[in-house]
Amino acid sequence: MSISVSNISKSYDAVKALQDISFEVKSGELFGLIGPDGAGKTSLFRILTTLLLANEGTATVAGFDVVKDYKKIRNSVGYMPGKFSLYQDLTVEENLTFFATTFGTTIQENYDLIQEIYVQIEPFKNRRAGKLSGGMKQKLALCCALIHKPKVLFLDEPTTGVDPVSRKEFWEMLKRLQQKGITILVSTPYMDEAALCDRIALIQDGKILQIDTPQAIVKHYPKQIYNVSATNTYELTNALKAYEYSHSVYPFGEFVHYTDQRSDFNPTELKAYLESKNLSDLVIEKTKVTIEDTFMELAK
Ligand SMILES: Nc1ncnc2c1ncn2[C@@H]1O[C@H](COP(=O)(O)OP(=O)(O)OP(=O)(O)O)[C@@H](O)[C@H]1O
Repeated sequence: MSISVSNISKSYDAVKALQDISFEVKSGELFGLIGPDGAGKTSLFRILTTLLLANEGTATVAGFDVVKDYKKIRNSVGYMPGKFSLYQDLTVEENLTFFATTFGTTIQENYDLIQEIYVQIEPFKNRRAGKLSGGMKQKLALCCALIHKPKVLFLDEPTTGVDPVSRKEFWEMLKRLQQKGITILVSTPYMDEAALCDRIALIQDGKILQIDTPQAIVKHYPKQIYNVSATNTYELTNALKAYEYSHSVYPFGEFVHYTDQRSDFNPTELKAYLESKNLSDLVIEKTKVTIEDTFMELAK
């Protein structure tokens, strides 16, 4: 096991940031922590990278205990914090050299691991980190987290605030790092990124709602979901919520996602009800379950 978390809890005064969290990440796995802001992801990352002490529970990373063996963990893991972690006044090259020196290595020694990412920012190697674009900063931060060849890589919301093209590129890079044998724990609030992980833990209010492969999580969703639309989405949502058989109603892109309490649900009946509420241009059609739907159901 590369990461093992047993019954970890963490509170900040009255705020219970993590409540009895347990899970394991296998060696070489790409594991995602999926949850909204404030779910407790950063607290968990800080505990696993030995920067924060838990109130209860134990955890090991790369076989080392996060409390007793904290120095060994610091040498064996790479951590890319959510907030920009680089020295804004140092150049790209100076930042990377700084991180390499801190770990007693050089850029040359481990260049093979970062090469693919570094070549993209090398043309700007003399630019100060504070003057880089969001995507460039993210690539530099990843290089800095990798420069000492970590066994386990912790990435806290690496794609937050990054454009969709750069996000896609970033996930492709992660897949290639995984192929080099690095275990990766990554957090994201973007549900579409969950599908790119081997396994995910859905987390909310400091609690794990479910852990499984993205495919299994979607497969076990208990209901048929319908895309519903009408001219007036606000009134449509209110009408659906007021419908006596509604199980769940929430906005989903251009549609409202609807599930019914009954197993013998008939969309024609719902259409008649919505028409009686003066809603027009109605569309009611079956749709596929996504991770976000599962999250909404579990978080209900
Ligand atoms: N130092 C702190 N003092 C008090 N409360 C804190 C502290 N750090 C985090 N919290 C609270 O603990 C909860 C979990 O925060 P945490 O940062 O771990 O979650 P997160 O999922 O990473 O969210 P975000 O993306 O917003 O950072 C939140 O309610 C947060 O306000």
